[in-house]
Formats: sequence, structure tokens, C-alpha cells
Amino acid sequence: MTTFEPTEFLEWFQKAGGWYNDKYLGLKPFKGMGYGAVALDRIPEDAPLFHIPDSLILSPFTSELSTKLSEEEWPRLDHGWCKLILVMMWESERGKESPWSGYLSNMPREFDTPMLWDDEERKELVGTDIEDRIGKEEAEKEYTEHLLPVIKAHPELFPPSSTHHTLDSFHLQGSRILSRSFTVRSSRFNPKDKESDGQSDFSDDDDDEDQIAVMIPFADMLNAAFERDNAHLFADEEINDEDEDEHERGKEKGKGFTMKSTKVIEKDEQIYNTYASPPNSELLRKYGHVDILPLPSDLLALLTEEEIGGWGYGNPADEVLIDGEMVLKCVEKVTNKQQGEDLDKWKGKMTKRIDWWLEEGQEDMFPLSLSPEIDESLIAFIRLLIHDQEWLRAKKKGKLPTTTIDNDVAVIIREAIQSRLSRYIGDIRSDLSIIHSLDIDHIPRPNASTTQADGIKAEAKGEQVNAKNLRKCYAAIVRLGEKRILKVALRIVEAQLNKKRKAEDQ
Ligand SMILES: C[S@@+](CC[C@H](N)C(=O)[O-])C[C@H]1O[C@@H](n2cnc3c(N)ncnc32)[C@H](O)[C@@H]1O
Repeated sequence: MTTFEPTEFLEWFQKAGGWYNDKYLGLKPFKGMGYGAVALDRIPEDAPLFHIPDSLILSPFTSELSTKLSEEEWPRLDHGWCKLILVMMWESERGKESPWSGYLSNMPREFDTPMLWDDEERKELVGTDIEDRIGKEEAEKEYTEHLLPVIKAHPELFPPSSTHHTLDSFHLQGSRILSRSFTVRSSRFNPKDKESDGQSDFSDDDDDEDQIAVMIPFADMLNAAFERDNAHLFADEEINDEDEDEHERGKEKGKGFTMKSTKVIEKDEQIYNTYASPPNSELLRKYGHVDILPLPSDLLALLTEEEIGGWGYGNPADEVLIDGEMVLKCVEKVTNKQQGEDLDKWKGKMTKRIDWWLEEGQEDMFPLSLSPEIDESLIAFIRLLIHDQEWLRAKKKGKLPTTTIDNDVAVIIREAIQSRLSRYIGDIRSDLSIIHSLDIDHIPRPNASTTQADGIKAEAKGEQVNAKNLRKCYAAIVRLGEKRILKVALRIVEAQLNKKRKAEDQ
């Protein structure tokens, strides 16, 4: 996975102006995670662990590439990650000449993100939230339409014989950005951009137009796992003045970012950053791994024995996104709308309601999680579509619909869930069978003591781990997490429908 040489990397980092506390922190491999940071001693809370000056951040602003291109060429690259990718290609091309040589030569070259899976492997993700979000074709279009013309126009920067700017290299740099970049305000680097209005320069807030992806050496060496974060990256301006003399962060080298412990970290413990606890589908898409933890008892209590299947693990942050468009199709199906003028009129009516919903700042993707409740905004959205009085009230009073699941709502949700469930390959049992049969040492085995697991064990092939098997296993874990959520949600709406049925029978 990685050609990482810790000593070489750390030497480069210090020579290039970075600072780290060598008494507190070391870098070492962790099973199934690549390299990560480890506490060499007991670290108190709020201790600076390392500091990266802004000049060491690899970005379209800090690299000199922009000065080598014409005034027309550079702004034309203002498209997604085009500038950063081209910068990373050029800095890699420069080898030892590049100020980031020791950083780039120590970055991973292989990734397990679905973008790089073959077609057969990607079929394992059919039905999951990742299926439509890989974006391989769109990414390759960016390469052909935006990067290739500049690359071809500058053989002095990008020699035709080099491998640093091929399509493969484009994917390599893209995967590095996807799994290791940080989002910061561009005004931090570019005085021409709007003033930073007193907010933090480091942010995960994607909505802000002033955000750009940058590569922050060292900060990207930390792994993350659900609710295990014990360190955080702070822009220096966020840190109190009284902390200033706590460490020689190389203040003369200018402002930058400091990684600090946010809890006491015991000796030999891993130092974790946070990736904001995404669901496994998102972890796999961006980082190429999944989070597997023993599920808490309140979540396990929602599952049947068959759904647990002797494997009470998963990611408590898992979710399934129900697409508003699919909800509309379910409404159309359940209300039995037929082709023709009536259907067109109905569609026009629905469009008005959906436009209003979006104008109110509401999302049209609804997350279901492993929870005894159905997402309230999904209920409100369905009520808006199917109950005329909710729509009239919404329009008149500017109020969102109520969030009660009545029978009509439950029928639509059941239809949406069944439609999602019908799209996956295999069932829960076959997912568990894959997880069990592949011998991957960082993935806990199903507990063989239950009857269900015994059945699974009988199917076990004991295959050895390789990249293909790992991908297959990760896909099965994502599918399993999503199917469990959908099954729980299905039980909730079916209970609602049964309640109504019983009341009618009495
Ligand atoms: C920001 S980098 C962290 C450093 C990385 N481990 C390395 O060796 O360079 C993110 C990558 O680390 C790995 N990683 C991080 N957290 C992990 C976890 N909880 N389980 C497995 N892999 C993890 C994934 O490969 C992910 O794409």
C-alpha cells in the first residue's frame, strides 16, 4: 500500500521548516491501516504534537507552477481539483528539485478506493450509496478536457516520456487528494480573495465558496476511527496566545497549522484525527477502508438474530440515503398514476411542491440510520407530496409539514425501502458468509457460537487475503450495514401498518 519511509519523511519535514515533538510522537504501521502516529510517552491534553507552516502546505498557491503558465491557462484550470492535481503532477516531475520531494516520494501509490476497482469488483457495490457516487467517467473527462491541453502545451514542464502526468497518475493524485486533503479557506493564501472575516481558516464546511482542498504534510499521516479521535488540527490563529511559549513551533517561519492532543493519550496508543465519522459507504469511497466496531447493545437490540448472524460489528454511523427522486417514483407507483394528461398535470403539481421544499433550504436526500426512528424530514417530504392540505398549509404559512407517520406515509416508505433492498446483490446471509470466509486479519470473525454463524461457517472457504478479497469483504460490510438499516426501517413502517390494520379489524 505504501512506500513510506518514516525516517526519510521526518528528516525532510524538519529540514523543510516543520516541527514535531519527537518525545511524544512516532510513526509506525498499524494492522489494516497503513502507517499512523503513535504516542511514545503519555501525552497530556492540549499538547502541541506537530506544526506545519503555511509555506509547507502543498497547494496551487504555494507551488510555483502558476508562474510557469500563461495568465489565460491558469484560471482555466479552476475546475474541481484540476489545479491541485496538476501541481502535484508537476512537483512529482521535479523530483529532488521540488520543495515537497520528501513528501511526495513518501505518499502511497496504491489505493483501495472503488474509483480504482475493476468492473467486476464494482458490481459488488450495486444498490449501495456508493454506486452512483464514484464518478470515474466525470473525473476522466476533467483530465481530458482541462488538464491534457495544458500538459500537451508545455512539454518543458511535462515531458511527453514521463509517467507523472498520465491518466493513471491523474487517478493516483486524485486518490491522494480524496483520502488525505484538508479543506482550508483560500483567502489564507490569496490576499486577493475576500478577507477571512474572523472565522477559522481550517474548516470542513463545504458550503463556503472560499474553500479549497490542500495537502498538509504530516497532518495526513493520522488515521481515524469512529469516535476515537484524540487529536485535532488547529489553524494557529485559533490557538490561545498563552499557549504560544509551550512549544517552539518555529514561529519565525510564519503561521500555519498545529496538531494538538484533545485528550490524554496513553503511551503506545494510536493518535487519531477525526474524519467526522462518516458511514462506511463514504469511508470506502474516499479512504478505501471501513470502520468495524462492536455495535452498542441499543443498536444490536434493533436487529434480529439473522441480521446479526453472529457478527455484532459494524459502523454505528452507517446510513442509507433515500433519494427524493426515488420517493417521488414510489408516490407515483403507489397512487397508481397512469400515462397521459393526468400524469403530466400530477407531475407539474409535484414539481411545484418539490421546488418549494428546496427553496426552504431542505435537502432531497434523506438519511436512514440504525435507529428506532424514521428520519423526520423524509416523513415531512412525503406528507408534502401526498397530502394536499399539508401543501396548502405549507404554502400559506411557510411551515414545513408535520412529521407523523400515518398509513399513507408508511406505505410510501415501505415501497421505497423494498425498492432499495431489491437492488443489492445477495442477501444478509450471503454478505455475512463473505465476511466470514475471507481470512482478513484486521476484520473480526463472526462468532461461531450461534446457530446462524454455524450455518455460515459451513460455507466458509477460508480464502486468503489479497486486494481482491479485501475489496469484496469491504463491499459486503457496506452492503450488510445498509441492509440492516433498511430492514429495521421496514419493521418500523410495517408495525405502523399492522397497528392500523388491527384497529380497523376491531
Ligand atoms: C490520511 S491517510 C492516514 C495515513 C495512512 N495510513 C498512511 O499510511 O499514509 C488516510 C488513509 O489511512 C488509512 N486509514 C485511516 N484510518 C483507517 C482505519 N480506521 N482503518 C483502516 N484504514 C485506515 C486508509 O487507507 C486511508 O485512506
